[in-house]
Amino acid sequence: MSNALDIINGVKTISSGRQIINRLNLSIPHGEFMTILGGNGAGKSTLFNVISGQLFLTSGKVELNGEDVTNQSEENRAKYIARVFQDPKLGTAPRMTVSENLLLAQLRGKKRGLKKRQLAQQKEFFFEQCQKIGNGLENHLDTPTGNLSGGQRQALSLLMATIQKPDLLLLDEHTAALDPKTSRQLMDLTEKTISENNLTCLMITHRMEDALKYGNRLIVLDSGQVQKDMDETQKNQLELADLLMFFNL
Ligand SMILES: Nc1ncnc2c1ncn2[C@@H]1O[C@H](COP(=O)(O)OP(=O)(O)OP(=O)(O)O)[C@@H](O)[C@H]1O
Repeated sequence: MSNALDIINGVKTISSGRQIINRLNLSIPHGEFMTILGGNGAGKSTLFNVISGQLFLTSGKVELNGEDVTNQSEENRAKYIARVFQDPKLGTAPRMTVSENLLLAQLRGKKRGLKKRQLAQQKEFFFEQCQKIGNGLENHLDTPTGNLSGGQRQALSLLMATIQKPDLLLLDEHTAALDPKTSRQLMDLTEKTISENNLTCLMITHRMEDALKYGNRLIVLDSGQVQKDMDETQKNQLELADLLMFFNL
């Protein structure tokens, strides 16, 4: 069986000649939940941009489910990939209501417009999905998302990203803008969503505790390369102090 993702000899060179992705090789089997650490400018977001098609490699290959998508557009790859960003404003359309955003997410990749009738049909399902989150989102189905708290918006973004069960879920520091308690709640929800749906997930984080606690693989990126790659056993033996040492903190 093919992997969910393969990057083979990936290189991204910018106009100055610097390689921001530098002969990077990475294979992600289906069902893996990998956390990604790395200092500022290590290439973490660039890696996600290369996977999602927002940036094209200068050389090398990107394969999703064994299919070569190196030259495929971001729109094409959106069939397979869902991404949640750090900024709560990026994941949702602010003037649209929670239900309308959820319906849009449900229709992603399908050529159908938003219809009032569909919205009415799906309301109960959306209510149940939001209720599972446990932050009161179900009482805001008709609220424009711009009026939600950051935590509610990020939980909604996660729900929108996973409502169609993507082949690959990319979490780009999705808890970074939240207070510690809300961040913990969103991480619990994230873990539950991933395990219940057996999703394949890559999660960038600056919180070392989260990189250790969640997932079954951990990589450290530096200068556009994978510097450390630890499987579940190696990861479980790691202590926070070991990680701090990698970063000379
Ligand atoms: N489109 C681009 N054009 C030119 N340089 C870029 C581009 N995208 C990223 N870079 C550069 O590539 C390097 C890696 O950036 P990237 O945003 O991937 O780092 P990061 O690991 O996500 O950092 P942070 O933790 O600060 O978000 C940086 O030096 C950045 O300035």
